[in-house]
Amino acid sequence: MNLRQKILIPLVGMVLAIYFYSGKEEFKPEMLKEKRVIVTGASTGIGEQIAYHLAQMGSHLLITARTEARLQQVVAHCLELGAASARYINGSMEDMNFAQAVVKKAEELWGGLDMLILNHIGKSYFHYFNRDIEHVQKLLNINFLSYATMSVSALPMLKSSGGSIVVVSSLAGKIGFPWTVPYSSTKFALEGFFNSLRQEFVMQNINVSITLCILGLINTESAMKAVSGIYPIPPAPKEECALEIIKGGILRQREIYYKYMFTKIPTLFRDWAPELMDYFIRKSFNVDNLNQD
Ligand SMILES: NC(=O)C1=CN([C@@H]2O[C@H](COP(=O)(O)OP(=O)(O)OC[C@H]3O[C@@H](n4cnc5c(N)ncnc54)[C@H](OP(=O)(O)O)[C@@H]3O)[C@@H](O)[C@H]2O)C=CC1
Ligand SMILES: C[C@]12CC(=O)[C@H]3[C@@H](CCC4=CC(=O)CC[C@@]43C)[C@@H]1CC[C@@H]2C(=O)CO
Repeated sequence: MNLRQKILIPLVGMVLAIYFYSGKEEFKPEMLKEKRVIVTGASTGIGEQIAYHLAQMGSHLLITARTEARLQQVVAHCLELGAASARYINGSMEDMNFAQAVVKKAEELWGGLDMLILNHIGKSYFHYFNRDIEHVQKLLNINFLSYATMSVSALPMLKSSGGSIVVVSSLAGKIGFPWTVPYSSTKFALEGFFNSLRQEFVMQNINVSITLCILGLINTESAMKAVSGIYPIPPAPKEECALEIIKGGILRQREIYYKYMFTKIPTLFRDWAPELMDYFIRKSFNVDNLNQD
């Protein structure tokens, strides 16, 4: 290595380090105090844990899902944990009128909104694609179109608060995973819609952040039930996952990867060696244990 390289390389490294790590705000739970937050898909799983973390941080919460009894229990626990307020509205995100009604409810309750956390997903299957296009259409409505609908409805309030849109996605929205054709389609759709929308926000000086959350396998009941015996990779904890999603949103990060090693690294491999990445993903599936019915 000649003298010029000996000087240049550390210099470039230092500049990059300063660029990427300067101005990185440290997360503090008080950042969420009194913040007005909608959390969808909050009757169970990651959404439920997001609601509990926000409650402990003193946010105002509006949570939604279909199952009213579960929402009532989650709201009660949020209030015990210290939420500034906690309310629910139940209904299906297959209905875009309901999706808009959730945002309207937040406007009625608070007169504004600081964070929209889009987390819900419709029921699907973890199996070979069964060629049911109607199911793909239904899942696109629940997992994608309702996210777009809520974001459009919430934008006036988010613009006036300088707020945030948090979109919960999956590694299956970056890389092709078998047995998730309908679900993966909806996650890739989120990537396209919100990455393009973020570009337009920047061009139009709209101060609303968009955070895409790229998740690996998480130990929620529904996921564990689906992968049991056929996908033996250890899952990450839903509680920590939920906290990372909140941190990413309030710090206005472009993307969060959780767990980083199992999501960001595969995404890099996707671009450098796609066939190799596909091979490793296929190898992690126990095809023999898949029930063939
Ligand atoms: N768990 C994992 O391994 C991974 C999860 N993710 C993502 O994390 C997010 C949460 O996943 P997870 O917590 O496992 O999901 P869960 O299945 O545990 O929870 C899904 C939530 O969505 C609600 N929901 C289901 N159908 C509808 C509907 N038609 N309308 C409105 N709400 C509905 C459910 O409540 P109800 O039935 O009462 O309506 C529930 O609150 C999803 O976006 C998922 O893609 C990403 C990668 C991995
Ligand atoms: C589809 C679902 C959630 C996922 O995104 C995972 C999938 C099992 C295989 C996976 C491994 C990963 O490292 C990335 C995530 C994922 C594609 C899960 C099976 C059921 C889960 C579900 O429906 C949502 O809870």
